[in-house]
Amino acid sequence: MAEKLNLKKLAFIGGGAMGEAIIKGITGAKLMDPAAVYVGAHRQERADYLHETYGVTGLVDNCEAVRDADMIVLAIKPQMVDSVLRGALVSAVPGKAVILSIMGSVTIEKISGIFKGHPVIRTMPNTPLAVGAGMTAIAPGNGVSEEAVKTAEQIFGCCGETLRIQEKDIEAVTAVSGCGPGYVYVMIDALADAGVMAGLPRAAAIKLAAQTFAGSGKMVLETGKHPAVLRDMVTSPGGTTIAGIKALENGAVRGAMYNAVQAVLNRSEELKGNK
Ligand SMILES: NC(=O)C1=CN([C@@H]2O[C@H](COP(=O)(O)OP(=O)(O)OC[C@H]3O[C@@H](n4cnc5c(N)ncnc54)[C@H](O)[C@@H]3O)[C@@H](O)[C@H]2O)C=CC1
Ligand SMILES: O=C(O)[C@@H]1CCC=N1
Repeated sequence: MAEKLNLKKLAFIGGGAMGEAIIKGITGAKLMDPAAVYVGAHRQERADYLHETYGVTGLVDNCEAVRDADMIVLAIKPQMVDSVLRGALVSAVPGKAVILSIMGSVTIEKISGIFKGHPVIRTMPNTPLAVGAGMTAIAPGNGVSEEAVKTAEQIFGCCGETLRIQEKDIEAVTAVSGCGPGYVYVMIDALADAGVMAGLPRAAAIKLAAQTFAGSGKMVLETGKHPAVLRDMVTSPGGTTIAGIKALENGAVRGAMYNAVQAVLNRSEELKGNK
């Protein structure tokens, strides 16, 4: 059984898609008593849903959610920061509480300017967390204890893999693994569409495409081989795969990937107000 979190109370501000995925992981792995997980979920029906589904304490009042908490997960949208994280809510946060942000494009400097004197850990998870296959990068700010970082690793480690990084790399991480599931779903959908064009039933085409992505990712992770080596193993000289790869290269699939990552980096700067 997973080691319990060394927290008396864990609070969330925001219980949307990502907040829920993390809550599902924590409660599923029994990392702490669900009743000691408090979620400020903004809307009563959402608070009730989270309580009924996971046993957590769902609230509309963020101040009540954070009171006496040892760690506070910021899981609202970046655009909500200035309107939500202020006034009475900031005052209700206990002096020693660790702030754990999953928000894209919101810097540790910005968060530290709101929650003055608090240790801040910035992270970038991704949606496959919801099925225990997430990838979360963890960037601790200055003065964060090793114990707090380990707690963050436990929280995200119960629903996927974790990687410690420096904050300077987090926008690149966002562009690769944070947004990456979006790119992969587009590619699965496209491959499935192409399968339908070739005569396969839709459901079969989606299963074939999705399992191919999942299995190929697993091969990279488990063999430790460079993706190009694994690609060569599928590609017989003069065979069928190389004909397909040539068509993909003609479609500039690699260039599209560079462009996608650059577009996310640009958008992150815009959201940070730097452009
Ligand atoms: N969706 C993704 O793939 C990823 C998202 N993130 C980050 O996670 C954060 C949350 O994203 P999602 O969960 O996808 O968004 P979401 O829209 O599903 O969740 C945001 C939640 O905040 C709630 N909310 C609105 N006003 C509030 C208030 N005053 N107090 C408390 N809660 C309030 C909304 O009702 C909603 O449930 C964002 O900052 C995003 O950048 C990070 C990694 C991946
Ligand atoms: O699209 C977004 O803003 C978030 C950040 C990483 C993935 N989704």
